[in-house]
Amino acid sequence: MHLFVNDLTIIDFSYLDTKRGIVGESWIVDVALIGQLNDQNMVLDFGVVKSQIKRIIDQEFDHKLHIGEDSSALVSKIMQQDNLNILYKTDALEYIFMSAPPSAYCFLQADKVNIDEVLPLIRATIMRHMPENVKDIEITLRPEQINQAYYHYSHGLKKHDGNCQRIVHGHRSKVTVYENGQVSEAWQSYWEKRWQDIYIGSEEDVSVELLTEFCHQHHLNSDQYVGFEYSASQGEYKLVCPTSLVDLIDRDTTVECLAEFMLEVMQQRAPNSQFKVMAYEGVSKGAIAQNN
Ligand SMILES: Nc1nc2c(c(=O)[nH]1)N=C([C@H](O)[C@H](O)COP(=O)(O)OP(=O)(O)OP(=O)(O)O)CN2
Repeated sequence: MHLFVNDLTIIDFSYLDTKRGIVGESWIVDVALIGQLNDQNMVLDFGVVKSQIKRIIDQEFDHKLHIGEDSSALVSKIMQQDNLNILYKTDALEYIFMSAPPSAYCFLQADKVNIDEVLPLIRATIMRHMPENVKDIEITLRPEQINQAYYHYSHGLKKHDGNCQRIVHGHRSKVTVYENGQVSEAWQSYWEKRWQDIYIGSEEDVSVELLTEFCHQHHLNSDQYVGFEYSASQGEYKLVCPTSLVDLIDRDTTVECLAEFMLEVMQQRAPNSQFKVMAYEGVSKGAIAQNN
């Protein structure tokens, strides 16, 4: 017997890629359990599927930075006090450094991060928690079908008391912009280009001290990098990455703030237009900002 639950959850995460740098991604998760009926004549109670399996996926894969551990791009991975520090080198010979509690990472025994590499790990992780009558589990990971502009962004919300505080987690998000009541393909593609594979950082988290120390240690030009640092309830977070991967904004990076930021940018450039922007955060949720 097969039992299925589609749209069980969404994995919102980021991964490191030698070509693209820091990539925010959102995958929708469908599951099918294969097994015999239990005493309740069920393969597994839908309530358990929705709570337990979703919890496992959230704990192990969601809101994390995924890294292919077998890649030679991963230069180092070192525990320092409570934090795990990683150093990654892109094909452009640029460095990405992150320091965060170990729970902010997911390491794959693979060269790169993609659906084919993540699937077996999710399957094996869930199977360890399944009752005996469940013999196998099929997982589907799929990006949302989007027929319009979208971008991949990563960020961290230091004021969030949950996992969104992790300094590098991200989303694949569509964006809809109306200018004077009409969908504006031009503005949508402006944001698609501006925020393709971007780290959106807040000015108040910029740390010159961290940048200076990091660049000194690795003999790098500090003009070409930016450092971010903050403390949150789960620990201390640091990130240094090339400025080419970053859009620095003068506010927090909640989706509400991003929608307001987008509105302000468009208003400055087209002061006589009326705008409405629907900024998504991953799949099926987001914020709307509009002027009068
Ligand atoms: N009003 C807002 N709430 C939250 C925001 C935000 O910008 N505005 N942002 C976040 C985080 O950035 C987070 O990445 C959103 O993740 P989400 O998947 O929605 O959170 P959960 O994992 O808790 O939800 P699931 O349904 O389990 O995926 C949080 N809140």
